[in-house]
Amino acid sequence: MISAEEIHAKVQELGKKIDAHYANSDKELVLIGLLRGSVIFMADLCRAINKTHELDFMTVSSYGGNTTSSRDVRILKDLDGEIRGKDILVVEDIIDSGNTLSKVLEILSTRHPNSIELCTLVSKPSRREIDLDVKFLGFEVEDKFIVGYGLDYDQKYRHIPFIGEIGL
Ligand SMILES: O=P(O)(O)OC[C@H]1O[C@H](OP(=O)(O)OP(=O)(O)O)[C@H](O)[C@@H]1O
Ligand code: HPA
Repeated sequence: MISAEEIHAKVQELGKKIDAHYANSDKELVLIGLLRGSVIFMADLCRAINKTHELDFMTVSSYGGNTTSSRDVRILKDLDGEIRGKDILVVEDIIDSGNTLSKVLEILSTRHPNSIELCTLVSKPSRREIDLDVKFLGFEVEDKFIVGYGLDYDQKYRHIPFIGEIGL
């Protein structure tokens, strides 16, 4: 669906946009990756950004009842560092319903960062249940189940260098 070359070009483009966006900020920049899906994207994206920054990671798990509104996000691994007063860029592999990121934003906002922006490699707009302002977006895709470049099916296929649809 998306070749390794297309992903590489997009990551370079996003890196330039991120550099331009934060060029005039004198605050520390921290990229926060949500484990595990963001790892491959994060590794490439951080090397496409020239501005000095830190990396931190968080693991969250969606769980809950039958309706979206009852879903919640549990922190399984919290950030290692403080984010107060810093520019925060949350890095995701994919936004689907938006539930995960919206809850993560809620949690991070209470820690008084200077700013929070979102960067996702892939978005499935037709699946969105919660509106999110995504400043840095790679690709919009249809509602197909995709794997590769960090995206998994049952924890597998994250290592594939391109993104492909998997027939379920
Ligand atoms: O927008 P949403 O509907 O909340 O879905 C998107 C989330 O789902 C995936 O994570 P998953 O829980 O599969 O964990 P992973 O990062 O380890 O793959 C993905 O990495 C996002 O975090
Ligand atoms: O299409 C997908 N692939 C892998 N993980 C996902 N999480 C939400 N959508 C997807």
